[in-house]
Amino acid sequence: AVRPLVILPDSRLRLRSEPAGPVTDEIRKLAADMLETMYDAPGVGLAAIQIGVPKRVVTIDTSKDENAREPRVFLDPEIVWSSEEKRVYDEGCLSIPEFYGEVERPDRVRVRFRDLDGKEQEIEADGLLATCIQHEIDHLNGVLFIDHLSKLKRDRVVKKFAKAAKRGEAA
Ligand SMILES: O=C(O)C[C@@H](Cc1ccccc1)C(=O)SCC(=O)c1ccccc1
Ligand SMILES: [Zn+2]
Repeated sequence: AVRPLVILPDSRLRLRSEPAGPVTDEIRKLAADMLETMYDAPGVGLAAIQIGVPKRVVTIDTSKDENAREPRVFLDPEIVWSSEEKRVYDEGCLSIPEFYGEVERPDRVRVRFRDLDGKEQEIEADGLLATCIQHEIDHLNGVLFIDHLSKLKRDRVVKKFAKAAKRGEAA
């Protein structure tokens, strides 16, 4: 089912998510809800905490074509190598709607994770997939892309969302 998104300044976004643990029907249902919610947003990635579940589960689909979807599920993903070369990407976040900022991250990463069959995998990612997986693993550690921006920019967006939350209206 499409689940409601957790939006800044909700403090749950600052939690460190717990290990996903063994692949159970509950984890499979969580991954299915995350993919459905991600496609509905739309987004190219989602971390479980963004639908309020503090577990180290990430879904990503960087295929641009709705008819050729390539859903990926990562359980307990870890970056085991990052390139020296960096790349700047104008990032957004489904939990910080309508705010974008330039973030510099390693251009390529190698990621170890378990898939929904419980199998250990290791992939090397570049381009949008590399940027997205780093953005999602940040979410698992309570880090948001605005934390990589200047303090000035970060304070501005936190103030804006705190005010909107107080007025109880969308940002
Ligand atoms: O908040 C999230 O984790 C989702 C976020 C992940 C992300 C991907 C790439 C760069 C930065 C962050 C998003 O998916 S933002 C929406 C987005 O990037 C997008 C949406 C539709 C089509 C293409 C891109
Ligand atoms: Zn995000």
